[in-house]
Amino acid sequence: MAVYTDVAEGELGAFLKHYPVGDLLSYKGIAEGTENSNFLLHTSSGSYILTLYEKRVEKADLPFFLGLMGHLANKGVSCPLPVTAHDGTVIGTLAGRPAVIITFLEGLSLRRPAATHCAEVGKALAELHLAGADFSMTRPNALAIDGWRKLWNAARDRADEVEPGLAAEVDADFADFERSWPKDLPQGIIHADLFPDNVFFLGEKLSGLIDFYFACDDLYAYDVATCLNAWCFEKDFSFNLTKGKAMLAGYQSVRPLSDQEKAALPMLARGSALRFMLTRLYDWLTVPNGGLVTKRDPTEYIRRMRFHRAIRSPSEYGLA
Ligand SMILES: Nc1ncnc2c1ncn2[C@@H]1O[C@H](COP(=O)(O)OP(=O)(O)O)[C@@H](O)[C@H]1O
Ligand SMILES: N[C@@H](CCOP(=O)(O)O)C(=O)O
Repeated sequence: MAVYTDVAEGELGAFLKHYPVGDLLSYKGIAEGTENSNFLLHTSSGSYILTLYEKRVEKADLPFFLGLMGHLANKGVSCPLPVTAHDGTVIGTLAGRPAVIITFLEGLSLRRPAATHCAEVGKALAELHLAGADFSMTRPNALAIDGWRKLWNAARDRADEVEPGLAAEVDADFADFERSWPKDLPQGIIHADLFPDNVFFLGEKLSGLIDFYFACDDLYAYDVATCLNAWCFEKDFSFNLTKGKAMLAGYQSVRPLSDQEKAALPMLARGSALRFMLTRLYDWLTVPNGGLVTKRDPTEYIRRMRFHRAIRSPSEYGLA
């Protein structure tokens, strides 16, 4: 569960008076999520999500994230819309944190996605890439190699507590990434965290995308690699080729990958696995146990890093 900051009913009621959302009927902390504190609000005009921004979100980046949601929604991507206050602002302050109200999206995230869902996600990811192409704001990826390095510097000394030998393994990976990370591939706005918990389905149909708080400018194929990691591995850490094929076919039905992007997939998937391993490892070692936060297991992504290191051809992901 991710509720880092508690909100008292009185202060929430007063906060909501600034927004055209009606009167507060009830609210509760949301169990899912990792990064921010989220609350489900029921008001006399409907349901909303209240987000209080926490550890990894810089307040200066909020106009980018919120502007992006508005831009994508205008282009037909189903995603939440920030609610504008009576004074024309979108970002308020509640319980000492930057706070925003966004519209509620109907749908359920999937615990066990099938290949058909992976195809839908691939297609939606490519649509997001095309829809973001004319967004006017930019944001460099704070979790690109330099950002990974900062996390690693903070966690390296205790890494072997989590997995013996991890420090040496990741040091060697960094040397590879710093030497050979692809640079000249198509890039633009990416979601950067399109995991199953951030995609809603109604029945078999994808109904919406949420959680744009890692979105940034980076390689489109890196976003594809992140989705392969997040959607196409089974609980036993085996890669499901049928899901990989479905995801890549779905993506390419909207935006075909170039030969250079295809060739870079193993390196990008390895880097993406390292990125998620590192945020998980950092949190594993620094966020206190208990309370209202469920920490994610870094070892799941160590397994993926090893899988990608052994890949010899991008066809092993299901590319024709
Ligand atoms: N717009 C929305 N509509 C419906 N539910 C939402 C919406 N935004 C967030 N949620 C719910 O809140 C949870 C946490 O949101 P998320 O943005 O993933 O948080 P975090 O950034 O902390 O990971 C989601 O898993 C979902 O259950
Ligand atoms: N997807 C990341 C954690 C970020 O959490 P989210 O709830 O914002 O998706 C991971 O799995 O490590």
